[in-house]
Amino acid sequence: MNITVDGLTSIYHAGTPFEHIALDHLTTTFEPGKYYAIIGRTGSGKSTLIQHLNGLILPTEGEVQVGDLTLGKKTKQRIIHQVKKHVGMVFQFPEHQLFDETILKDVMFGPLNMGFTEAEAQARAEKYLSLLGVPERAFGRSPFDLSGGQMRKIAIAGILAMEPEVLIVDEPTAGLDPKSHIEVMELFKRIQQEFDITIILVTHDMNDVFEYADEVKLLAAGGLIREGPTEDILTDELLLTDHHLEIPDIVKLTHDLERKGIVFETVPRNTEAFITLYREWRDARAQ
Ligand SMILES: Nc1ncnc2c1ncn2[C@@H]1O[C@H](COP(=O)(O)OP(=O)(O)OP(=O)(O)O)[C@@H](O)[C@H]1O
Repeated sequence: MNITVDGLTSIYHAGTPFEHIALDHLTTTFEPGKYYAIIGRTGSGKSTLIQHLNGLILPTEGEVQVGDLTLGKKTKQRIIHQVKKHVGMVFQFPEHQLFDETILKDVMFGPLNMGFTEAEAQARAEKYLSLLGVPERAFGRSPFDLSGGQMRKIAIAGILAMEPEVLIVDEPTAGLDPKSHIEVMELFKRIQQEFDITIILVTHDMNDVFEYADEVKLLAAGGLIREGPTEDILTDELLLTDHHLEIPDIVKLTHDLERKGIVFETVPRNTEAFITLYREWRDARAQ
């Protein structure tokens, strides 16, 4: 499913003295099955943009096209409801939205809300909990007995059980320990590949962007500054510094080696040997 953002302007408190233009005539496209990262300094408009992609906020001007559904200034709830079925959103700290007395019931909530029967919702919940490695004997337990990382996984299972074609994740690793951080990031990559869905990640962690995203969109002051392959944008140290973003460790490392005379033609991010080495280094740091 394609998402096309066309001349999107988003103004908070329009027509009041507190009016603030958060997005200014932004145009871009998200293609099916790709892994995107939206980056930019604090206040650049990332959260506002993603909330437009599933109809949480409607445009002040312009449109967002989700498949054959159009979100505009006056779009009706019926259409927004349709969009939400296709575009799932994992908010920051999704575990705060857990509420049911058992893990299984919590994950069933989304599919039930979409109109599936109890049996269908249960089948979906079991499928995604198993996929996340939650043992069947734990399904009847309270989600509130779990650790923060595990609670987050249950909350993510609840979104996956709605089987969205596009999954938006907003700072999914905030507050997690290093081991859970890796587990959650690996999970999104796995589901993108296994179910061929689009992932749109908002994060300040440039190491994660470098490792997982295919494409990057860089925002500043409500506008799209650059978009393109991750290698092109995240190896541009000047650009990242200008936008108050970290330079990924692997880029720093590669550029340091280059300065010492060991030259790579490009950052060899896709070579198996390099990725294996990087992961060993990263996992050792997480212990
Ligand atoms: N509810 C709101 N009311 C008024 N202004 C808002 C509101 N939400 C966001 N803004 C403003 O809109 C601009 C864009 O905010 P947004 O949260 O989209 O940025 P962001 O890039 O996601 O920032 P962060 O990295 O801190 O999450 C900022 O200037 C912000 O202060």
